[in-house]
Amino acid sequence: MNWREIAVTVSSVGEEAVADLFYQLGCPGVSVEDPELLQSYVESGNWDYHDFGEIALTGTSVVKGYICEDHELQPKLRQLDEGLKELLQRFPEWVLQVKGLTVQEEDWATSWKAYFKPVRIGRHFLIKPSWEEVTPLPEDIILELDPGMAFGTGTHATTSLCLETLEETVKPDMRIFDLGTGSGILAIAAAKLGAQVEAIDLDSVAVKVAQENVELNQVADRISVRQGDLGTVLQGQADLVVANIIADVILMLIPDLKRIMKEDGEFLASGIIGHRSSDVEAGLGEHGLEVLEKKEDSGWVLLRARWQRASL
Ligand SMILES: C[S@@+](CC[C@H](N)C(=O)[O-])C[C@H]1O[C@@H](n2cnc3c(N)ncnc32)[C@H](O)[C@@H]1O
Repeated sequence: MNWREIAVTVSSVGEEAVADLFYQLGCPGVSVEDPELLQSYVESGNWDYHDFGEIALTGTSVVKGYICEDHELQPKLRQLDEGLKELLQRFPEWVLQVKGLTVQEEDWATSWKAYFKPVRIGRHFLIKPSWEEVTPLPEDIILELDPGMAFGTGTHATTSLCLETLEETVKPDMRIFDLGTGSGILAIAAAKLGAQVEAIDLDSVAVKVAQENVELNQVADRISVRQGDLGTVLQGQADLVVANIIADVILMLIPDLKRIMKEDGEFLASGIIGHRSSDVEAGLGEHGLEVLEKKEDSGWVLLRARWQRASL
């Protein structure tokens, strides 16, 4: 399969906004080649990154996203183009340059690896790319990942908000549904906290990658991974449903929660871009859910909700 690699060179202050445009298009594995970020890794002294050599601090970053060259390519390119134009109108001072290139799957699946580094999230999670060596602390919970073509390295705010919240809410033997599992990162985190997880993704590539990561982390006895559309393939009810997908898809999922979430269950909805949070909050309210907690990071929102007591 061929992919279109779109490389956007942008003033470093704009790298997140551009990465978010790719994210909204559903691009897996968005990479940000940010010289300052790499420099900070080196300076932190935690990891041995001398192979990056001298790093130039140029004030610009290259954000790369990958779009499958299928019938959706042209509409997605138009959407990206509109998003970039809108950003330039708001921030005319930004440097912005776009290059497109067709790449083979095998080439890009490895090209971004140089920028996926070990990272700590929450109190205990240590994300370890499968090709990196780490020296863990005794209290670390290691999540070993090769995200390949699937979304979910932990570094995107929508994922790290989920990881932090899972750490606070998961109890041993809880039943959890992870909808839109991507690389399987959230399912693996929940399993390592003692839960039993059913992980679902619409995309067959994500299902394959998630299954490989489940085996890499030796949690196959705690996680089943299946292909499916949101909750449609699930039987029974979960103590916790987590979905890190965009606002519109979360709105489609909410009516199905009555069937798949226990009366005392909780719903973690992430992947919500800030200005759509009120839509999702309204959707939750209309279906008898109340928001217990709202967390924000880098313009993204996570909502934690449960059934309103009166609606039970
Ligand atoms: C943003 S990624 C989240 C990956 C991972 N859970 C994380 O937190 O990093 C969203 C995932 O949802 C999947 N997805 C999108 N729509 C879906 C649907 N209707 N049903 C199931 N999965 C869906 C995508 O294929 C993608 O893997």
